[in-house]
Amino acid sequence: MAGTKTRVDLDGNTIKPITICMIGAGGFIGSHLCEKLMSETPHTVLAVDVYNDKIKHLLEPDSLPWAGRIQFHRLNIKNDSRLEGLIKCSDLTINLAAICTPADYNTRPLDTIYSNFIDALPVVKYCSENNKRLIHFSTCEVYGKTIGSYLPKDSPLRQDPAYYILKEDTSPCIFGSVEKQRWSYACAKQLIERLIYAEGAENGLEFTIVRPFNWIGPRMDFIPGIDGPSEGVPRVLACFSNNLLRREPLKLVDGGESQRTFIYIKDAIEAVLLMIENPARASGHIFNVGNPNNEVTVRQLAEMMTQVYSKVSGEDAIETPTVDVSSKEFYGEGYDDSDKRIPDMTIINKQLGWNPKTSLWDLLESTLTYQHRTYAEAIKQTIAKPSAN
Ligand SMILES: NC(=O)c1ccc[n+]([C@@H]2O[C@H](COP(=O)([O-])OP(=O)(O)OC[C@H]3O[C@@H](n4cnc5c(N)ncnc54)[C@H](O)[C@@H]3O)[C@@H](O)[C@H]2O)c1
Ligand SMILES: O=C(O)[C@H]1O[C@H](OP(=O)(O)OP(=O)(O)OC[C@H]2O[C@@H](n3ccc(=O)[nH]c3=O)[C@H](O)[C@@H]2O)[C@H](O)[C@@H](O)[C@@H]1O
Repeated sequence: MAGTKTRVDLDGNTIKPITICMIGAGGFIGSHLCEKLMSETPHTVLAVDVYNDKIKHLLEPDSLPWAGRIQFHRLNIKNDSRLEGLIKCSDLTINLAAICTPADYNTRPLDTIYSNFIDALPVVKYCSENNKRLIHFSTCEVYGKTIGSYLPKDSPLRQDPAYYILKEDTSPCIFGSVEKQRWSYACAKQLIERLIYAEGAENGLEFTIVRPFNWIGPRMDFIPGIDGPSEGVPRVLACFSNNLLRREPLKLVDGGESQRTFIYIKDAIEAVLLMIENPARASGHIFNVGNPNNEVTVRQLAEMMTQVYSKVSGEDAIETPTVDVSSKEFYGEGYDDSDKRIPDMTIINKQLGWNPKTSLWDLLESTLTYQHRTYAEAIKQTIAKPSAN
């Protein structure tokens, strides 16, 4: 059983059970991390969030094998004095709380900056003052655009990895102008990274910074009109899932030419667990966590999701599976985009010996099977409703 098995770290030392204050535990990544910690480790989690729908299955009933090792604390870190106490009584704090959907960056830039910078400040301060370890979730968006994107379209240098591979310790952070409010998120995340790094350098804060590269899987975001607002715009996996479930064309923003590398959430969580349980190898580092082998354009992602969804749902694809839409129409004024995101894996390989495993096809197959099972019936009912009236 998870709670009794002796676990050893990468250097062969016995891992002692610890208490983790996980802020943002009720979100997509938090829910998978809580699941992993409950089922495979003896650690205790103080799960902090304003919502707990995605971890309800871990909290109830009391007969669950990990009962007593996870406690939910409903609190908003913006304004709750209980936060410091929770950090003080934990060995490690993991901060996942953020506004992190691109549709918000240019339409709610103040909320985005406050959430990703100002609200994270007390967390860093409490960890530093109380000598507590911190794992902070940043983003691959801190790299912004690639150097190659500024070269002429036909430049052969665009094929040279030196112009596009993103390395933690050498790549620059290239954002658009201030009018392009898309970068409010990346800029706030960059500043909190710099603050954490400086707390490490000047005050000895023991930290690890994680830069996720498009982690996707079940429970990501919401399906508009089902478990989120009808007018809400989630990240691309949920947008395309929603379109497929409703048998609507998938919307390709500005032609779907941007490139991304997608990683299966379960592979990425393995990397986070290694960071948690190997502090000597993880502390003081910034880690890219992504899958460089799963690169596609957004158009290719749409095509693959359409094929996979046909397979898992047993329904033929619609006649016109995609439609082009301008970024201004889709996201509004001030949107801009990262052109290409391939993580360099040298540091995480060296420190933690970690590599992702799951191909894009396989991760989409398991994720879209989940989406179909979870939402298809509810969508059918909402579509049927207006005609019944
Ligand atoms: N999913 C990805 O691929 C990805 C990529 C890059 C960076 N990240 C970063 O990882 C972190 C988690 O991402 P996610 O995909 O799980 O997002 P998510 O939105 O699913 O989870 C964030 C959680 O934080 C909570 N939260 C936000 N503000 C809060 C507050 N003031 N008080 C208490 N709780 C609050 C939310 O309720 C939510 O449950 C974020 O910091 C995000 O920027 C994620
Ligand atoms: O996941 C990450 O690593 C980071 O990147 C995401 O940013 P982005 O990849 O741009 O967000 P998505 O909403 O997933 O969009 C991916 C691409 O698909 C496009 N898109 C999105 C939705 C849609 O319906 N159609 C469409 O073409 C977007 O324009 C963008 O080019 C978010 O900023 C964060 O969650 C996170 O920090």
